Amino acid sequence: MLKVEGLSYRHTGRPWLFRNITLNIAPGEIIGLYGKSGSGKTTLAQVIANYLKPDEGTVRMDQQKLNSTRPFPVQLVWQHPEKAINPKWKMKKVLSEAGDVDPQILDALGIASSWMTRYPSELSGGELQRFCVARALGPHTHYLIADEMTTMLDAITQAQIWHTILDLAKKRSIGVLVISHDQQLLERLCDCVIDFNQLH
Ligand SMILES: Nc1ncnc2c1ncn2[C@@H]1O[C@H](COP(=O)(O)OP(=O)(O)OP(=O)(O)O)[C@@H](O)[C@H]1O
Repeated sequence: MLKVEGLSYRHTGRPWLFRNITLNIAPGEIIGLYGKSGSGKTTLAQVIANYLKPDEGTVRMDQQKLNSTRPFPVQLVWQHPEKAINPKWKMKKVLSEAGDVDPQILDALGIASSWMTRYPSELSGGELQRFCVARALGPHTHYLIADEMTTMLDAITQAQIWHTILDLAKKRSIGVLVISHDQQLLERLCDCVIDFNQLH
């Protein structure tokens, strides 16, 4: 179980962005999260995935406080893959950050072997996002946070990526937090859907 307890965050010199957030995600559970623009959903995702340090509160997995070991068991994929990938690395090296990604995942995501020797600038946004998803689904991942992950993609690529994630979530009991403004997408994918305002 991933347990977020009493989480609070403020940018330096700014008022509290959110305070005392509590959220539990069980293994294999798919939770949807929506809320108004600027309310702090992305910041919450970054805190849970250990990109930002909370001002108050804890994130625990199976009672253990998470430290910053890599690969981190909670992986975050966001909207803009080009900002999440080192432009100087070929895709094979980008992917190797996750350890040994199961070739079946690469297949399911439609990642062509010929893409491995290309630089990020030689791939489309949708192709890059597939790599970000694959990298986030390495063998050490127990929880995935998808923050507007497929918003920029065409319907077919969206469906392929979500199909792969839901299938894997079931097989490996990966808990998923889906952050989106698309209520229909959330209703379709998730076991339950929560308003960000209800968390605190
Ligand atoms: N480095 C920063 N310093 C100060 N304020 C920031 C910083 N980064 C983000 N913010 C502000 O924090 C607030 C929350 O941003 P965040 O991206 O978490 O919201 P969000 O709920 O994900 O929004 P959206 O739905 O539009 O993506 C916004 O008002 C944003 O302007």
